[in-house]
Amino acid sequence: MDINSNNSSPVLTDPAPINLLPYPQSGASFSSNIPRKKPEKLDEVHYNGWLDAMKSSSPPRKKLIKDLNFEDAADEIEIEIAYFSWMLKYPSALNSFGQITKFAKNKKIAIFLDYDGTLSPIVDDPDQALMSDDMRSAVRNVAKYFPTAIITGRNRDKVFELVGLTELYYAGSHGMDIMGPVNEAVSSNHPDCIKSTDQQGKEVNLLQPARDFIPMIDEVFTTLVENTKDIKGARVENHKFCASVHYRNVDEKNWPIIAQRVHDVLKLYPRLRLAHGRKVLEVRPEIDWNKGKAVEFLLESLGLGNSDDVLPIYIGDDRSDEDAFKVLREGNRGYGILVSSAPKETNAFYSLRDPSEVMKFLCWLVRWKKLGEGVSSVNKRWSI
Ligand SMILES: O=P(O)(O)OC[C@H]1O[C@H](O[C@H]2O[C@H](CO)[C@@H](O)[C@H](O)[C@H]2O)[C@H](O)[C@@H](O)[C@@H]1O
Repeated sequence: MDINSNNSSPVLTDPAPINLLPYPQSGASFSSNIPRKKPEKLDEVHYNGWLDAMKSSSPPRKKLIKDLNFEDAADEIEIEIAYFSWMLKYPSALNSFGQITKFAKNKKIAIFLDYDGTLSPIVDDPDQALMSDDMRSAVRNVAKYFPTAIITGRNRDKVFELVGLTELYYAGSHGMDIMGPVNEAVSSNHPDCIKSTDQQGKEVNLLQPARDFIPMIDEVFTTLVENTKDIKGARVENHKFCASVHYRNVDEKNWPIIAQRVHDVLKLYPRLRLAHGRKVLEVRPEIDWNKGKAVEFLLESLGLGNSDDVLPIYIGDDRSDEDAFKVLREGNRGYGILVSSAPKETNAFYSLRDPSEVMKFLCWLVRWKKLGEGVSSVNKRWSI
């Protein structure tokens, strides 16, 4: 069965980010008097498709499979059949390891990793999304052999705290806050790029294309906290260049309310837009920047831009990672690997089921490099 073959495909896709630009361009900016409580007009969020998007975001695996018309997919066998059909299109990066390394032979590999759902499992409390020590050591090892960067939706300092490895590069706020290697040519090309120092006092390049939005995001964050404080389970995070409103722990009957509250705030800020993440509404600046552009910027900074002998590999699980997958696929430049235990439409080339498979893949890359690239033949058996 080709589950992606036509428009009536039952494959559940994450909804496209909803652009709020059509709203009036006038309205509040930095210090508006945002009404604290407004009567809820729930129709508006229904109309905009927000609720559908919220419902289809990060559903339990069983529900995803049921939506694939496996009505009685009560047992694991049927769930696995659906997953395996999908893997015909997005093969496992572990099963395809021989092919990947064959292509990588004599190329410089650069590794890009998302954090939540890729290096750490998805959990209810964002503060408890911890990386295991084994994963940390796998990432540390990979960074010994290949330039490695974390590109996350989280605040950059926060993700550095969670990962704790000084040998990596970090990009927070969906790539809007990048700390990369010093590269004079790159900084002179990017007006938003400045010289700075990292936590260890080392010189770095800092790119913050949404710098002007910091006060606005701060203001919106405060308003969102205030406006959602009566919704049990709601949680708002400030990532400096964007803000996240979590509803994973909110009773589904209150989702229209949380959606409406975010919608009402956004209406007052035409320079901000909404994106959907995994049970999270992300409020971001309306600028032409995303994780894909962050990958391009980092490659350039590393001296690996526009080169045939470079193979970037990006591993991620979220809708925002699709921008990076797309950049790699469209330019035929490298491999996107989607982390998902259920079928999803994606721009990635390969798939991995969960963070434990991500760890295995990273360990295999290190082993392959250590053994010498001569073992990259597809005939070599990489055992799972
Ligand atoms: O780009 P990422 O590194 O994947 O970050 C995206 C968001 O990740 C976090 O939220 C997600 O993970 C949480 C912990 O497992 C989970 O509770 C939540 O439902 C997920 O959406 C983070 O808290 C967000 O701020 C990031 O934007």
